[in-house]
Amino acid sequence: MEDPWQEAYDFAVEVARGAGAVIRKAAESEIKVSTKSSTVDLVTKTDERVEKIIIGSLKEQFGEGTHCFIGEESVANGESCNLTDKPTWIIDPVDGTTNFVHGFPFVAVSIAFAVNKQLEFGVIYSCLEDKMYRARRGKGAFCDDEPLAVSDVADIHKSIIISEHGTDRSPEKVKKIFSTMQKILCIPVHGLRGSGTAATNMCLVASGAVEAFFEIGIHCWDIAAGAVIVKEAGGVLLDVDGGPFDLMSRRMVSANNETIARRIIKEIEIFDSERDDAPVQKKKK
Ligand SMILES: O=P(O)(O)OC[C@@]1(O)O[C@H](CO)C(O)[C@@H]1O
Ligand SMILES: [Mg+2]
Repeated sequence: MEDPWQEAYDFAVEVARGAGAVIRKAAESEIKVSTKSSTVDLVTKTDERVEKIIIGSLKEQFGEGTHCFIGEESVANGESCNLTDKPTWIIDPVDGTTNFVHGFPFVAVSIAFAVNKQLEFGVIYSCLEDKMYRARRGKGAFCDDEPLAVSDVADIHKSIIISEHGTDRSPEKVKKIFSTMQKILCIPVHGLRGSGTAATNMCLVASGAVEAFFEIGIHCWDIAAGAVIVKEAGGVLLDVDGGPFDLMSRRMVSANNETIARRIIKEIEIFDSERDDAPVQKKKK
């Protein structure tokens, strides 16, 4: 078949749009908040409900047996987080749960699809802004119907860089995060930013609004869709140590070009972050 995944791609766009409408509606009512890995790692009934809706729709469309699913809330509830060669959907139903809880206006539905461990497409619906970002491997990236292209800035001094603080507030990690940010700020760069959602941050790289987004501690569901969108918009993805990007490693630099990415990498203070696909019995809570 010439284009085996086009139907799945189109369907993912519609599922993401529907999920975003559910999130927008839920944002109008009172939101009950629980916590997961730490007291600042928030989750709501909407996260769980939206993930069920997304996975339910995909299973109905493509069958349960043939496709696999890695979803943020399913993994939080004990399901496996192993990427195999099978067609696999990687889903963050609400990327930016803290934003959602506080009414900070960046909340995204992130849906990616991988086959043979290769990302085939990514869809990110920034649902409060009503912007649909999407990309298919080899076929370009778009926001709504506009093609996306990364910024052409090659001089780090003329850049805006995004990073986030994460939900692990152990003092030694926070110290490294802030030390890295201080060093990057003092290069100097034009500015440091953060939208509170990795998915949206990657769309900002893809659309040329910022030059780079990097983080240690993200999960595969935060960045899988964004990885396709950044690449298809002409950007690069690297590990924080300068090696190849590894979706399950929980660390990444995404940038408009390799010069900017490698300049940032020089300043990053790396800290340990357990892989998403680490054996479950060894996982620390
Ligand atoms: O839990 P959520 O809302 O899906 O994740 C929100 C998030 O901002 O936290 C991560 C760690 O900082 C991210 O970068 C990620 O996108
Ligand atoms: Mg997330």
